[in-house]
Amino acid sequence: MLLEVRDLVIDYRATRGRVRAVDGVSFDVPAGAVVGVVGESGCGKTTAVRAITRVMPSSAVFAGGSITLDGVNLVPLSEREMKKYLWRDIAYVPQSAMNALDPVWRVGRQIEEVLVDRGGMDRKAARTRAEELFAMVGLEAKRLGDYPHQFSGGMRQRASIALGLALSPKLVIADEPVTALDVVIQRQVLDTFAELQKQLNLSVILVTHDISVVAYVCDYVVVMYAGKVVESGPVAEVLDNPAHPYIMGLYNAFPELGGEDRELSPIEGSPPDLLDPPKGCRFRARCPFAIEDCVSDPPEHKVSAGHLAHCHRALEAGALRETAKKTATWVGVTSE
Ligand SMILES: Nc1ncnc2c1ncn2[C@@H]1O[C@H](COP(=O)(O)OP(=O)(O)OP(=O)(O)O)[C@@H](O)[C@H]1O
Repeated sequence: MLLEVRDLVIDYRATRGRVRAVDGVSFDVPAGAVVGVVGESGCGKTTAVRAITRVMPSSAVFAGGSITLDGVNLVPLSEREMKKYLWRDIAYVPQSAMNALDPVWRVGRQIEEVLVDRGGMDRKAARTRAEELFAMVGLEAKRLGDYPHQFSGGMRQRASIALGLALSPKLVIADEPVTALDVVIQRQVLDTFAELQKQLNLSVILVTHDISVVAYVCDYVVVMYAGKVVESGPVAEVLDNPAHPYIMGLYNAFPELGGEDRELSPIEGSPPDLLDPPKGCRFRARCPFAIEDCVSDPPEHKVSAGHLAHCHRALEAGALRETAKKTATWVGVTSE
């Protein structure tokens, strides 16, 4: 296993108190696999994956768990030791391409800086490598001389992927890589990304709120809700046979990328405030299938090999799925 995240707990010290943004999260990233981390905004996805890179705000605190890359637990490492892993072993492609690219520098120059400063290359080799990286992501070499604002959104995203791949990392963490783009461009960028992933045998963690992006490119999925993993496993298994109502609801809420039109319905309400999360199942206030038992912590249910779900009603999932397909099921549910 390339990466093993176990019982990870991350708090933020906020003025209102301590916010437990990641609360006992475990998942694996096999070598050469694409793992999607999916959930609505505020469920702790970004916090969980940034913990792997250690690029975190100073208010963030590791409150428990381990992050093991190739047998090394990264959590106890100092920031200096951790720097050795960034770019070379782990690359982070941030939420907005504008965050990855500095607006005042030419794009090519930014890629070359990483190659020279972090990769120890000379200028000439760095230039050649930057051209190679641009070709890999489908950009013309002459555009290396442009500033980020001269690029379209899709091109900027391609450039920030090129930057992430500069030093041939084993693990790429891409945070909402296509969210800001329109659907046609999303598909094009995802297609390029998926081709590169196969060609380079990259391991990828792809963070998204969009379950259709997971269906399109991921091998495994980790579904987060309010700081916890509610369901995880191989994509085909989890998306075809979800055992947690949250995934059943997410499926209704997003159109399929390139799929047929179908009636969509959002999950009403929003995730709970993590300063004071509800006891028991955190999804219960928005769940059409909530029962009295849901006020206690949901048990872990093994649906099939590698497919886990945390729901009191996981054994009835087949029947719940049928009801969940009717969009009316999701109307007027919110109880808090
Ligand atoms: N710097 C911070 N200080 C305090 N709380 C924070 C901070 N950053 C995030 N949080 C809180 O931690 C929780 C998880 O946020 P996080 O950004 O990890 O979620 P997310 O699922 O990635 O959402 P998004 O897609 O919007 O980034 C939220 O409740 C958020 O308000």
